[in-house]
Amino acid sequence: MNLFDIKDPTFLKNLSLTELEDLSEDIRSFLIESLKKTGGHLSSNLGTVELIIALHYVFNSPKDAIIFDVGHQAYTHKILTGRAKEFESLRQTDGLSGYINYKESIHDMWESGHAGTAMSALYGLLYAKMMKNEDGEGIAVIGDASIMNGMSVEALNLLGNDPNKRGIIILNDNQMSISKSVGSLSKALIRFRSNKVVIKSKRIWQRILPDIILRILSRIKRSVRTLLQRKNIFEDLGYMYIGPIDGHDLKGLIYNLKRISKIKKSVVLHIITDKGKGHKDAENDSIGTYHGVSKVSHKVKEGITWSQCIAAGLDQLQTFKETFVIMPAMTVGTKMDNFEKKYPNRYFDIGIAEEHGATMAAMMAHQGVPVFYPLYATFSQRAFDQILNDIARSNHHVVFGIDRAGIVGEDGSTHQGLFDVSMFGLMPNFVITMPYDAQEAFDLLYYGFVNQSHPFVIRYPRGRVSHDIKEDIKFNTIKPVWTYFKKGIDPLVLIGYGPSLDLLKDAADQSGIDATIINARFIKPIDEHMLKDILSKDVKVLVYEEASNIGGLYPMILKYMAKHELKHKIVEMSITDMVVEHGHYQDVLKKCHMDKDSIIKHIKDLMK
Ligand SMILES: Cc1ncc(C[n+]2csc(CCOP(=O)(O)OP(=O)(O)O)c2C)c(N)n1
Ligand SMILES: CC(=O)[C@@H](O)[C@H](O)COP(=O)(O)O
Ligand SMILES: [Mg+2]
Repeated sequence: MNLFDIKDPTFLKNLSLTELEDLSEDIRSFLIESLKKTGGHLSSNLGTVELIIALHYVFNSPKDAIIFDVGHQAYTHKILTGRAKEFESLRQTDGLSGYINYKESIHDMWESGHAGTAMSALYGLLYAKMMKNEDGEGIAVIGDASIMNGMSVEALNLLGNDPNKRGIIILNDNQMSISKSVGSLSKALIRFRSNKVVIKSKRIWQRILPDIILRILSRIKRSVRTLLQRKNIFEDLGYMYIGPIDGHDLKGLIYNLKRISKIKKSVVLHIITDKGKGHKDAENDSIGTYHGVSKVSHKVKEGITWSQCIAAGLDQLQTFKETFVIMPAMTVGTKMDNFEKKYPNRYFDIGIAEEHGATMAAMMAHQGVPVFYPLYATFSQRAFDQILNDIARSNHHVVFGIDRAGIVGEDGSTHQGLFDVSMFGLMPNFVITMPYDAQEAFDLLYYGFVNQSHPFVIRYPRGRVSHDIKEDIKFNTIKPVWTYFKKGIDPLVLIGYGPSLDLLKDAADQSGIDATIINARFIKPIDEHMLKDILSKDVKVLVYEEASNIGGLYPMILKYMAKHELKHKIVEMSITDMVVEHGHYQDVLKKCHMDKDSIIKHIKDLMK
C-alpha cells in the first residue's frame, strides 16, 4: 500500500490479517530504504513493526494512549499516524524528529528520549484519567533493557500494588540494549522465555486453531503454572503476566491484545522480537552497530571521533595507571569496545543505570580504585544527586568522560549536552575541563588520573578531531591553567574552550581584528592569574560557550570581576534558557546564534 496515503490509524480496522501482514512488509522495506538516506534508529524500529500495527489495530489512539519508552522505536507509529512523507527529513533540520514529539501529532503522548520513563508516565496517565474521569487505556511499550532501569522498577513496584488502576505494559524483549542486555533481570527474562522454536511454532497453532480453543489452552497453561507455583517476577509484583509470545506474529499479537483489553488488572504482555528484523546484518548484530545508523555516505571522514580519541588515550594510560571503567550501556557510542575486550576484568557494563554507576564509582574511588565513568552529557543528568552527594561532597577521585558535550545535532532536544557544565559547575570539589585537540585530551586524561585527586570532568563533543590512530600517544604534564590560543594586539579578548576555539579564531580573522584568544581548558576552577593579567589592560571581552551559561564560565568570570570591581565591557555567547531542537550541527549552531556570523557580529558590535 502507499504509506504516503495514510492519514491516521483508523484505516487499520478494515484490513484483513493478510493485508496487515503485507502492510508490515511495506513498512519494513520503507524503513530500510528511507534510513539509508537519513540515518536513524534502524534495529529498534525494525523490531517493533508488527507490535505497533497490532496496537493501533486493537486500540483507539489517542484516546488509548500509547507511551513509548525512550521513543526511539516508534517510527511505525509515525507512519500509521500520517507522517510517512516526512521521513525524508527524519532527524534533519526542521524535519521529523527521531523521537516522539508532542508538536508533531496528537498521537504522540509521551516525549522522553531518556530510558526508563514509560512506567512512571503510564502511572501518571492512569492517575490523570482518574482525576479527570476520562476513559481510555494506558499502554506502555518498553524494551527489555529499559524495564530494568531504576525508574522503571520504582513505578512497577507501585502500579502492581494498585488494585484501582489498570495499566498495560508491553515488554518488548529482544535481549538487547544497544549492546547485549546485562544483569540478573535480563537472565530472569531468558529463563521465562520459552525457546524460540516453541514461540515460533505457537504462531502456527494461532493460525490453525479457533480463538475459543486458544483461550481454553491458555487458561489450562495458566492453571498448570499456578498449580506448580512457577510464578515469575511480574506475577510476584501483582501483574497478570501473558507470554512470552512471538512479537512478529500479527495474529497472536492481536489476539492477545484484544484479550488484554477485557482484563481488569494491570498486565504485562511479554513479546519476543528480533532487533533488526528483516535486515540481515542488523538481525545478526550482537555488538549494537545497527541500533542507530548514519546515512549512507561515501565521503572519507577526516580524523577520528572524540570518543575514539578518549578511548585511545585511556588505553595508552593503562601503562601508567590501571583504571576501571564503569559503562552505563553506551559501549558502542563511547567507542570503549576495544577497552572492554582488552581489559575485561576492568570493565563493567552496568546497563541503563547511571545513578547506580555514580554511587558505585564513589565507593570504588573511596577504596582507592581509579575509576573512569564515561557518560553522555545528557544522561549524566540522571545521576545528579548521586554525583553531588556521593562523589562531589566527599571529594572522591572519579574521572568522568562527559561525551556528546554541546550540541549533538540529529538526536535533538532530549539529547543535547548543554547542561553538564552547569551541573558539575555547581558541585563542590569538581574540576571541569574541555580539551581543544587530541593532544590536550591525552594530557588532560593523564592530569585527571595522575596529577590530581578531585572529582574530574573531561568533556568532549560528538564530532571528530584530527589524530592519526596509528601514531604513538604521548602524555605531556600540564598545569591547571588557561593558555593563550593566540596573542593579538587589538583590545579584544575572546575566551572559550574546546574545539570552538577554531571558530572564534576564524571569526576574529574574518572581522579583521587581531584579538587575543584564551583557551579556558580548565572551566572550573577558573584561572584567576590569567584573568588578572588579561583584565589589567583596557580590553573588551567576549566569552563563548556551547553550553548553558547558568553556572558556566561566563558567570564565574563575572563573579571574579565583581569581586575585584572590574568594569570591562564583557559579553557572552551561550545557549541559555531555550530548548534546542534537532538538526545538522551547523544549522543548530546558527539557530542558537552561535555560528561564525553571529560571532563576527558580536565582535563588530563590541569594537564599535
Ligand atoms: C537514561 C538513558 N541512558 C541511556 C540511553 C541510551 N539508550 C537509548 S536506547 C538504549 C537501549 C534501550 O534498550 P531497550 O530498552 O531494550 O530497547 P531496544 O532498543 O532494544 O528496543 C540506550 C542505552 C538513554 N536513552 N537514556
Ligand atoms: C536512543 C538513544 O538515546 C541513543 O541511541 C542515541 O541516539 C545515541 O546517540 P549517538 O548516535 O550520538 O551515539
Ligand atoms: Mg531491547
